[in-house]
Amino acid sequence: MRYMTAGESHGKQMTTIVEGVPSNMPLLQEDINGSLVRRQKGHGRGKRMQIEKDMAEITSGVRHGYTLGSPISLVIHNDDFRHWVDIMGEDPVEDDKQLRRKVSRPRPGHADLNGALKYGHRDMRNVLERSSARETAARVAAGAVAKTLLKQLDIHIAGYVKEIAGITAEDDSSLTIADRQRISEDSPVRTLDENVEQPMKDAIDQAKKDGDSIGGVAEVYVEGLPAGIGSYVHYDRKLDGRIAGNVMSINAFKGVEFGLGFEAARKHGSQVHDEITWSEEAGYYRKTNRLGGLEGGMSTGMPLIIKGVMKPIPTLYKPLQSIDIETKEAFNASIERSDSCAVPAASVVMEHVVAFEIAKAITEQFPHDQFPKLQKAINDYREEIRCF
Ligand SMILES: Cc1cc2nc3c(=O)[nH]c(=O)nc-3n(C[C@H](O)[C@H](O)[C@H](O)COP(=O)(O)O)c2cc1C
Ligand SMILES: C=C(O[C@@H]1CC(C(=O)O)=C[C@@H](OP(=O)(O)O)[C@H]1O)C(=O)O
Repeated sequence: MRYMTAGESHGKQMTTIVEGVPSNMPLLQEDINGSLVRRQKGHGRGKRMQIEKDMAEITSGVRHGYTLGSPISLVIHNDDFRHWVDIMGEDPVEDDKQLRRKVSRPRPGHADLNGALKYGHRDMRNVLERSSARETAARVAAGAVAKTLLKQLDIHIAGYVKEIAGITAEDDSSLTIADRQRISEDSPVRTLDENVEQPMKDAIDQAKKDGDSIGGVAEVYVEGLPAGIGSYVHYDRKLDGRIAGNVMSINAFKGVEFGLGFEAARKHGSQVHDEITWSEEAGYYRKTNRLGGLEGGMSTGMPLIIKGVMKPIPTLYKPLQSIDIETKEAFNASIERSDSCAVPAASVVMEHVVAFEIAKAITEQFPHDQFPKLQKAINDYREEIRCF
């Protein structure tokens, strides 16, 4: 499976093409739209999210509720485009009009300056339109197709907020996947502990009041993945490496951890590794899951527990100093609108990005053109490793 996205933040639409989904898999538009609605929620979002009502239209690859095996294309319209028609339209504009609208002031922490240097864009709108996390709507649409596939293989996934600006959700080790999914679907901040939700919201409100922004940590939990998905044989097939690369590719993500993560560096081996045990009913399993469900580049059969670190949003109402690329003079960046914290939305993005990579690894390991055959292969494999 693979996907590609296209679209500018204030252009007409975002487009996603997903390829490699087996045929005869039930897939409905509402499977995708539920995910898109979740991505738009969350305390700390700016005015843009009040304008958009993200919905994906399936324009190919599905007929009468079943996948065809051909590329699935998904279109999400940008409602904000109507306010940007003359700025974002394809028609050429007169030079002086264009000049007045040029974005020449790069924001520290965003892609503006590096993108301008790389592509030779003296108008940095040509950079910010595509570097915007609006693109994550298209990625969530692709991930929702993958989540639908995983669900029908009895593999379930939930993403939620773990930490905002140093305020951490309490221990959640006893929560079931159903609890985690309910939390990630219902709550506007989506933490695992309601006692810390309000302080997190207060921190977001305070940052907004101060003209500042804050980041945090999102966590993704995957249950039902059989042991042995991924590979120890080739570096580029290691599941942890693949997931980490994909999480790091989300806008503003600056770190990834599995299980204990960086904490493992400060502990002894006996406090880190998960002892192996066996029962007739379950086969091999671990009593602990400190490594977060991954060993040797492969799943262990225990839940995957993945954390992603999101830096604070770079666009600030409180100006940071930068240089105007036309005048070369210093200025204090001022802006019209921005999110002050997008960790809740980013937890939904991370969930979908991880879902896609897992679905991709599974379909590579069990290559079947028809979904019922994939289902059977996974179930046979589950039985095989249970009896191993
Ligand atoms: C869901 C989401 C919403 C975001 N909203 C904003 C925003 O409103 N303003 C902003 O400057 N950056 C926002 N960002 C972050 C930027 O897109 C990101 O920092 C930028 O693309 C530069 O990439 P980098 O931070 O990975 O280096 C958002 C990120 C995500 C995941
Ligand atoms: C549009 C989305 O997020 C945007 C991501 C973003 C950025 O710079 O990354 C900047 C903001 O865009 P605008 O300048 O239009 O307000 C966010 O709203 C979205 O998540 O759908």
